[in-house]
Amino acid sequence: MVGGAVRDRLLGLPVQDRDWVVVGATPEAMLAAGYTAVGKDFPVFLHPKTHEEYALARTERKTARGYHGFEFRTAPDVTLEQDLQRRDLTINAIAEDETGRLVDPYGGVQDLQAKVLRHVSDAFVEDPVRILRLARFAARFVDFSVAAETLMLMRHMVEQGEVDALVPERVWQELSRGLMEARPSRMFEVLRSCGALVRILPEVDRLWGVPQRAEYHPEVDTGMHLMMVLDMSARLQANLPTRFACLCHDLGKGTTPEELLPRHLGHEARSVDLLRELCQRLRVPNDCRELAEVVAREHGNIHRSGDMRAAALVRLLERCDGLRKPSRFADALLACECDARGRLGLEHDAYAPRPRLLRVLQAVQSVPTAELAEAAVARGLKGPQIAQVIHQARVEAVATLMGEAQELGGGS
Ligand SMILES: Nc1ncnc2c1ncn2[C@@H]1O[C@H](COP(=O)(O)OP(=O)(O)OP(=O)(O)O)[C@@H](O)[C@H]1O
Repeated sequence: MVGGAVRDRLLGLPVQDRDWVVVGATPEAMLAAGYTAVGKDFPVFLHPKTHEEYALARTERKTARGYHGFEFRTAPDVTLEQDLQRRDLTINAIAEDETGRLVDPYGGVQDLQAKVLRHVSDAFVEDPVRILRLARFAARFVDFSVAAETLMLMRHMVEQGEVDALVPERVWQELSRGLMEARPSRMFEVLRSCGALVRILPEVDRLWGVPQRAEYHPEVDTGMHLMMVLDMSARLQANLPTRFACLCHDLGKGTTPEELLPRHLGHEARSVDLLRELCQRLRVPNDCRELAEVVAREHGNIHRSGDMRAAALVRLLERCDGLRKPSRFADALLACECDARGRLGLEHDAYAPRPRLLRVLQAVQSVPTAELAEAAVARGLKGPQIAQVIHQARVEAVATLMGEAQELGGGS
């Protein structure tokens, strides 16, 4: 048994997937023993009963940058030590045999005890995605530090342009997994400290050093605010689209013209443009992109919605497409809560717009649109007029909820 399962068991954590490495076998022998091959060229086989993954011990040889073209040399004479040497981190390069004896030639147990993320060998440079993996593990094992020599090696790899060669799918896979860890900010700290962030996400890297208005943002620096927002999203157990929306909500602050600082007039629209580019570049899934667009565009309005009258609230809901996508709207509100509470000293403040706008949504949902439309058709009204009747009924429902009915003429 090898990798995450051994590591997690030693850490006293629940073991998710067990991976096995097989020494001294050939693909033919595995097939003959009833295992099924996974993929075409990949030396991994599924156990006939448990369906766990058994990988033939392998060494890798790099043929192209960015991992599109590794050769796996698997031969019966490839040893367990050779296989472990090409794993990413020492804590992921511990194996355990059938009797429970640990095989740990690279000091993984010691690094687990010392809480250090350290590369196994010089082979680390063969696959630049290992930099992102390390950053992701830093976000999970929050009290682990990065070994100085590993950080140096990662800096060297970045300077050599290794990270630029990564294919977008692999970058997104690691980033998205890192966003879902306990403290996503640590992934970004590690990526910044080795210089990888500016290569992968220049629009995020740019936010450090950008001032904000101190009366709203005691943490002042935009990058620091962003990190607090992301960690708040983890604390509130937000899903991936919500965490991604948090990551992108203020991108436009990185391109605010100097003369406007520390205010960021118009940053919402600039954020939307930047995040679209980012999503295209990294092939970000649509659900993440769509929510991020709503949050980037509307977060200021949602924060200020406490001052809005019924008609403005309904328009806000319509712009967010909240009726057609109520759960996405709820996610947008959660992202806004993370934004509001991702500020120094305000972490424990209640965020009133979220429950209020959820009630607004409910009130609007309760409007019987089909019946209204039918009645309007019977009165001979046409398309835009029918839409106006429905809109008005929604405004009235919200006005009643907000106690504005009187001002609107008794809610009639
Ligand atoms: N790109 C890589 N370079 C080197 N070793 C890798 C790489 N990807 C995976 N590994 C090795 O394979 C093992 C299993 O990989 P996997 O992606 O399942 O992560 P894991 O360590 O099990 O953590 P997780 O809990 O996130 O699944 C790792 O522990 C590591 O030993």
